[in-house]
Amino acid sequence: MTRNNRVTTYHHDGMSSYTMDPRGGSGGGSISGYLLHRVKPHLPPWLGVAGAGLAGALGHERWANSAGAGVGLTLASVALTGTTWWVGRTTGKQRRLHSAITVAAGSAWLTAACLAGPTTGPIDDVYLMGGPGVALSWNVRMAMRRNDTDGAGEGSDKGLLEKVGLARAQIGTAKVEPNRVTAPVALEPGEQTNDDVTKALARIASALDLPKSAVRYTPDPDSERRGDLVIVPEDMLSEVVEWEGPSNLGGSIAEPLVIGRYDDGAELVMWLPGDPETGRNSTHLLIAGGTGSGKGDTALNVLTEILSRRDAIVWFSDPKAFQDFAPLRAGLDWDAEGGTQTEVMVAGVEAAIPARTRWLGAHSYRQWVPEAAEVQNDPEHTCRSDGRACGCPGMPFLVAWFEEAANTLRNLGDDTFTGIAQEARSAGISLVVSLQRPSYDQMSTSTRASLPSVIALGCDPRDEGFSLPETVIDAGAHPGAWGNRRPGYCYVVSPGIDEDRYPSPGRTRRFTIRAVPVMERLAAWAQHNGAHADPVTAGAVSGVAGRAYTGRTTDTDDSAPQPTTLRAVEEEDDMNHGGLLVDPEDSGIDPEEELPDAEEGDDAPIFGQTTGRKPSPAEARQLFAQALEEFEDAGEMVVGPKDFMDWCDRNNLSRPWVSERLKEAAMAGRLEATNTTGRWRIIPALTAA
Ligand SMILES: Nc1ncnc2c1ncn2[C@@H]1O[C@H](COP(=O)(O)OP(=O)(O)OP(=O)(O)O)[C@@H](O)[C@H]1O
Repeated sequence: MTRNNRVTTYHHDGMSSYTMDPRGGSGGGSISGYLLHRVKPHLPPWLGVAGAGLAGALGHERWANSAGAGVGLTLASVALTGTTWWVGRTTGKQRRLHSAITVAAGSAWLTAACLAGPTTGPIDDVYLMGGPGVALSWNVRMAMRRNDTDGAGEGSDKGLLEKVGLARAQIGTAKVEPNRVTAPVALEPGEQTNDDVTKALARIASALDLPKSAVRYTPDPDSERRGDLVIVPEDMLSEVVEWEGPSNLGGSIAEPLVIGRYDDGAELVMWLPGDPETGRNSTHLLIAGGTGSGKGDTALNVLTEILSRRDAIVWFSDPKAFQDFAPLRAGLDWDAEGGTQTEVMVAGVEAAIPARTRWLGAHSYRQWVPEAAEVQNDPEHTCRSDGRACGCPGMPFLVAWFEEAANTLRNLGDDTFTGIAQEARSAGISLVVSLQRPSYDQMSTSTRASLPSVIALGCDPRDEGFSLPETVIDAGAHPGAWGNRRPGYCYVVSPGIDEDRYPSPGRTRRFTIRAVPVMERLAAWAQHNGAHADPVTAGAVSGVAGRAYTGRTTDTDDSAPQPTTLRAVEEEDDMNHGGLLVDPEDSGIDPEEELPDAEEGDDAPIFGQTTGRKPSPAEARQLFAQALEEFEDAGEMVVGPKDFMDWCDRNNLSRPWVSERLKEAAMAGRLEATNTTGRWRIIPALTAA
């Protein structure tokens, strides 16, 4: 801190301050000057001891063997001790005694040294041992006095609370941990409330010369006048930590996901599935942050943790074409880019919910637990009426992730989304949603309310109320103070985390180019060793999404040794490639072969017949049915008149004509209305009524 060319230094010992003049002056401004300045107050006792030694030697030269001098010196020493005692009557009792004893000891030694000689008998030993002892006793006294008057005892707390307008509040014994002080606060009964402390947080931070986020208050839920004031003086998050790999490869999704660390160094963890012990169901997560707040890297922290678990599958939609997530794409059970593909994915989630809930119920699970993902060999969890183990394949936890979800959610409508979110929680499904901007113009109040968990990164101060619950903001959380200047800094509110932690900032880890190969290996690991969609989930989703849901199919050759570490995956990947992720229907197709050009492919059967004449009504209907098949084969499961624009031109048919046919097809059970007017979902031919 530089003010008027002087440097002010604050000490941690007693919070005292002094100035050093960089141009010289008493301290000299140099390191030796600084040290001298620190040591100076402790020198006088030592100078006194040295002086007494010198006086003893000189006195002996002069008064050795003089009887008169002996009497004189003894009297002088007694008188000096008496004077000291008298002069010290106004100071503290201990100080008075300490002074008198020092003078008595010093003058008695001096008398003896003068008369008998400083090196005679034990006189020199007494000097060498007693001198430093006496000097040190004064140094100790001085150090203690500094702490008494300057330290953070009751007195200075009072001063602090007075300064911030909480004069009559009391601070109890503080718990001091490295870089974290927790002090219980008791307010004046009937006069002050916890709110008063919350409002004073910024002033407390100012009084302590700390950032606002370093001071938090956790009100006692049982009392309006008690709580804990938490002060974290040093920002341990300023150091950037790079992601090096998942925390628990092959663990269960029910174990904590480690996504970074808190400001006191503790691990930043969260859980997506519910907890049978507390009865809570799975949670849905909002990742909220402004541009440049580190949302992308935070999402990677969460996604890499999920993909590294043995019993979870991920459906992932990203309108940004997997810009950030490409290295992990192979590990996803279903990946969709924006638009129609996302619409189909939403329909897939909707279809999976009742199927999964039914399955869990049939196997006597009140909610998803890791055992539900195993083969059902336990008679406690059987779907057979005779009570014998059913041996059904297990059902992995499902994470449905929607990047940049504002449009998707808006199209879906509040009621639909709220319904999905509500029901998904007991179906072993977590929804994860990220937004370009955390604000109510991106997401409605009721949709926001259906996402119980949030990772709140830096944002515009006006959007804090959208990201975080009011109680957490009141307790001192301020993501608005970070904006995009502190990428990765976040508050995490999620069931399972101790609520006292909610207002503590954490930081996720950073992903650099070095992380790419590790992510690729992780994706390959997930392909080989991760879970695959169970028949119930896969069946339900295929019923609505058809080919658009490819699913993560297993390499069924179980005899092949399966790699269990990321490194092993890297080595085996080349060998196993080609056997994985291939739809049984597609086996035999060379994946390296160029795909036929989509336009041409579509044109061949339908559009190739452009003759310039209008087709007959019967021909037109047949062409239309073929077109729907083409869309289905291409996995484009949601269609509307605008998708038929070119087709109309080529076949001399009009868009209103197509609109009519779409409605007819819906009546016939070939299509189903979506939440968006004019958009229809194709019901896969196999399941069409
Ligand atoms: N935990 C972190 N620690 C340090 N730097 C980080 C961290 N997370 C992200 N960053 C860096 O911050 C910058 C912005 O991050 P990122 O692109 O993820 O932000 P974003 O919120 O996704 O922005 P946008 O919405 O514009 O894509 C990047 O340079 C990134 O490397």
